[in-house]
Amino acid sequence: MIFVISITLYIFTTWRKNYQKVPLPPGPSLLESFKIMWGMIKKNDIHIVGEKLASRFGEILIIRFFGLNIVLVNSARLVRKLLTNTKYRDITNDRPPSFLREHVLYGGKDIAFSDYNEYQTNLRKLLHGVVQLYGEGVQDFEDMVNTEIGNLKNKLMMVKPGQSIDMDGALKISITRILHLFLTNEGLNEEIQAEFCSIVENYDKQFNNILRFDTNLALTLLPWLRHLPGSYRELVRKLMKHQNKLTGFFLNPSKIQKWRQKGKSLLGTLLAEQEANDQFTDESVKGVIIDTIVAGFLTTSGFLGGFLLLMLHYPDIQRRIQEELDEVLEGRQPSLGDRASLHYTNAAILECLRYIRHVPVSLPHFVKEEIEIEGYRIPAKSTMLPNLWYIAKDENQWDHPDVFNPDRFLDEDRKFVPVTHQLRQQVLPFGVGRRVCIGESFAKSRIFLYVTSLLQKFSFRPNGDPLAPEDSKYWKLNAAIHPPFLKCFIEQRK
Ligand code: HEM
Repeated sequence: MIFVISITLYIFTTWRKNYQKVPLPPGPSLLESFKIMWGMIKKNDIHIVGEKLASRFGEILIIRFFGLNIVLVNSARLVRKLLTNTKYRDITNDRPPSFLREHVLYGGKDIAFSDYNEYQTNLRKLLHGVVQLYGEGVQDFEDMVNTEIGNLKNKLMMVKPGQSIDMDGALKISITRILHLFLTNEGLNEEIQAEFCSIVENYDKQFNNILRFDTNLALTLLPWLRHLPGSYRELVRKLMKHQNKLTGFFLNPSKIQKWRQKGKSLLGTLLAEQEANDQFTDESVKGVIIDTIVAGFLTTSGFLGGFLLLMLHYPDIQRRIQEELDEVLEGRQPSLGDRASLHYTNAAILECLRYIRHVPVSLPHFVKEEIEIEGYRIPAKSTMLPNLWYIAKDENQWDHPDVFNPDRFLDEDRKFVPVTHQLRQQVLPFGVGRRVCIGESFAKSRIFLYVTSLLQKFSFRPNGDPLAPEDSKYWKLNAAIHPPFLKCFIEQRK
């Protein structure tokens, strides 16, 4: 009885509040929203649900669930407008309150989960300097990445013909090593590598558990669950244990001294700045380590794994990339300077980002005040999700969106279309505006060096077992989407 009265009161007050105002965006009824939320809690599949709803309701829609408003924005045009237009951007670039931010990331001392404020912009600016330096082909860094790729190639050369290799595992180790380099400007020796890789892998696993839709929602709404005996307490305990191991790996007193003296790396820059600026606390440094590992590990390993899986599914595309590499590079090692000449390779990389949609609904944005946009009202305190999953395959924008076709990004002269081209404006894999991915240029340069170096030297072939499906809707949704397995044969090219 109390339940029925509460529901009736809730519906009545919501209706009263909305009466005579500009309408809310379209969306499922309250009852259907309840069913949808329940489904997402069980299946952790917000991207799949979001796709169905976007086809039904159009460019913008709202799901309402007991005072929680989730607004899905389903076109690149509207995402850009809401996140970058001066009328909206001061209101739409915070993050919604979450358990993760309050209780795991030190109250938002990192970059990704902090609100957009002076602290966040200062931290972003500081890191941006370092990341740009890495991303834009500074020779030292490029040399270091190439050394790591060289290590990977040496390992792959040991694989015997007819022997199957787990490329996913090999890529993960290689990327973990690069992240260490990125944070410290120092390579990992073989002894410590195993320890560091297992710390990263364990942390990543726990972080993904807590990011699940059901867990995140339950702990955000009822944070005291972490104190009650049961699965939530166990989950949080494990996460914090592995988090302390991860941050402790970098931040013991002797290492802090070393990174500080080395200056140039991400940690070195942060630690040096910390001495001059008391805005940056120990939690800021820990937050940045966590962001870098979480954001840099799964996204890039997911991309490279996905790319190689597509090469297994599409041998002709693999061959065309290799022909271009042979023609342009004439056997020498690829460098970032070759990006401008490798048109088909660039097109294939961008098409992979579009096709797989690695971060399906971006990171959530918080609409802190009520706004009106194109005849609709987005209520204050809504969670806004840029629906990158739907946008990348929207049938109204793409010809045959379900076909993996790098040629769509080439002009009639077989040149990679410029970034201002209407089609490239439709792909937003790194987000847009003030919260755009800070690792974008770093990720792109690393991806380029991996793809070109590996395909120049090796061909990747199915090993006779069924391949993982190429359609990423069948892959597991973690912090980023990742192919389920990637075992294959490799052949050295002459
Ligand atoms: C293929 C690789 C990657 C993809 C597809 C990707 C995608 C994204 C997306 C969609 C966002 C959310 C943007 C928004 O909130 O609107 C984001 C944020 C972020 N990414 Fe990436 N990312 C990648 C690699 C990286 C790497 C390598 C790093 C770090 C080294 C990184 C660090 C971050 C950080 C710190 C944020 C939060 C920025 C903020 O909230 O201000 N990402 N990324």
